[in-house]
Amino acid sequence: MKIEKDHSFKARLKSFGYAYKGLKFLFLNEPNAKIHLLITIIVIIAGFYFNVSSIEWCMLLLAIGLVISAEMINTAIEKMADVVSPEKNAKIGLIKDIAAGAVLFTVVIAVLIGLIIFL
Ligand SMILES: Nc1ncnc2c1ncn2[C@@H]1O[C@H](COP(=O)(O)OP(=O)(O)OP(=O)(O)O)[C@@H](O)[C@H]1O
Repeated sequence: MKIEKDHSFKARLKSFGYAYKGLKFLFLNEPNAKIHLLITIIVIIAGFYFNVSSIEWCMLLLAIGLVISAEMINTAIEKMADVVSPEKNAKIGLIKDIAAGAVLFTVVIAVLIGLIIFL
């Protein structure tokens, strides 16, 4: 089966808009994402203040990207789980716990990177 896809520039621009909508939703509605955004701003200010090197900037930006991407995927999984099974379900609970664990893992790595660079 062949699925027709719109390859036009306008269609690509539209998908960009949908992705922006997702980002906006995250930072306006998810408390954890707001905290991550605040920490990101603090890290960027600290990066300028301590005049970190290019390679250190790359590591910090990678860590920030990792945490925020994980947060977004976690939120998407949570929203999907709530649609698939709005009632209590042990498996859904475990799926949400694993997705949240992924975010925690990225946060621990980001904190370690921050400590290595700033301390
Ligand atoms: N439908 C469900 N069935 C069973 N357990 C659930 C269910 N929904 C949530 N839980 C349990 O509650 C926890 C929190 O789920 P919830 O969807 O409320 O996330 P949250 O507290 O909003 O997370 P975050 O703060 O990361 O946005 C889950 O990790 C899971 O352990």
